[in-house]
Amino acid sequence: MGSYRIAVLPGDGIGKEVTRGAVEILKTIETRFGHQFEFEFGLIGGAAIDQKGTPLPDETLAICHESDAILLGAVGGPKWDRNPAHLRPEKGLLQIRKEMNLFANLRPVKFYDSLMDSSPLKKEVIQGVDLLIVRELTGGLYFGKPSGRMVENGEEKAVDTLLYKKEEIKRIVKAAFELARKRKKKVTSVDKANVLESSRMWREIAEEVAQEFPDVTLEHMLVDNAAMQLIRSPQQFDVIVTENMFGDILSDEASMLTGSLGMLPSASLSTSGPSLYEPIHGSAPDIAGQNKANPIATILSAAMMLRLSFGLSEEADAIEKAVQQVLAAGLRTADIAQKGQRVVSTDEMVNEIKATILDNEAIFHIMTVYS
Ligand SMILES: NC(=O)C1=CN([C@@H]2O[C@H](COP(=O)(O)OP(=O)(O)OC[C@H]3O[C@@H](n4cnc5c(N)ncnc54)[C@H](O)[C@@H]3O)[C@@H](O)[C@H]2O)C=CC1
Ligand SMILES: CC(C)CC(=O)C(=O)O
Ligand SMILES: [Mg+2]
Repeated sequence: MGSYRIAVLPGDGIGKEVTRGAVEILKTIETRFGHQFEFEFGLIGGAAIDQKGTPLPDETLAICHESDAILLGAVGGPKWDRNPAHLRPEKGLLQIRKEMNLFANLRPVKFYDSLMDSSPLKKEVIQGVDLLIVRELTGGLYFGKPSGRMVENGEEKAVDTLLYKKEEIKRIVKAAFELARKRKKKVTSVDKANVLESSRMWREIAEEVAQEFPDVTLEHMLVDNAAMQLIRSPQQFDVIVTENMFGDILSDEASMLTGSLGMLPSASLSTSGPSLYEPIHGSAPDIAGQNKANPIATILSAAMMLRLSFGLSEEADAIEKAVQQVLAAGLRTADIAQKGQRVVSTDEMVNEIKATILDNEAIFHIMTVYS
């Protein structure tokens, strides 16, 4: 029986709805397995700007530093779209990633048999897809300096910088190789080495790191080709490792292999403190506040937290199995529903996953009594 402190940062839009659902599921796990989860809530993003005048208040950062793991919803929305750069909700997210050294973002993409018809792709293309995108999260184009607007010789200009230090590339590529070693032993390093100097350095370092992992195959792929290959033959991939923005874009694309953006969880890992878990999607202003969002990406992120931060594999399995069971039973939020299928709300999906976890417990007890 363990005791764990979990910082919860709901953020904006559907972030609030899906984190509420994931906390419900964690409470169910707490009850079923006899652990103690202490939830501490913090503001981030637009909600923090409105209440505290900054997208990442010091109190939030303090809660996170004192926690064993962090669960985050999503940030952003049209209300803040015209704010200056330092008062954008997304700035808070980038800041927390940097401040907490969350450099390794793991985005698993798993095919669910029962969602075969929810993907726009053909069955033979998506069947059995099981890949992992390892996205560098604290460097690259989202963090490089200079970044900003200027007027030079009467001309308006804007600049962003794609900058990586050798050590930043080395540690993320190494993480990808370590992960591939436990999977199908293949790393695809995705870059734009035909054009970008940062990509040419990335490639050299990937080759260097590969020397330490003779049991893992390394291949390089240009990002434009990778975007196409993900749709053409996704089964070829095991672990994809890539720069911050490439990983951001490719993972949204890859989510459609599972049927919806609302299905993909993620873990942002640090080697020096608590890790952060969040769905890969954003705050979805178009459906926010309507109890329509798919909570599964966030619930699966909570499962990743249990496994990776707390070492609670059985508990993580219980969540993942329950998700699989409710999908197999035909439960669908709007994003994964087919024509004619009954659509459930966010809360109904959460309640059903919860009931399935507890139901499985009843079955588990019966099995232990009679075995
Ligand atoms: N990690 C984060 O906090 C992220 C924040 N954002 C922010 O979110 C805001 C909206 O950005 P968008 O480009 O619209 O991306 P988005 O990911 O919020 O939504 C894209 C589309 O997917 C749908 N969708 C997303 N999550 C869903 C879910 N769980 N269930 C059902 N449908 C879902 C939305 O309804 C929308 O049609 C922006 O302010 C953006 O900066 C975007 C991506 C990530
Ligand atoms: C602020 C953005 C970089 C968030 C995003 O799109 C993501 O992390 O996937
Ligand atoms: Mg994204």
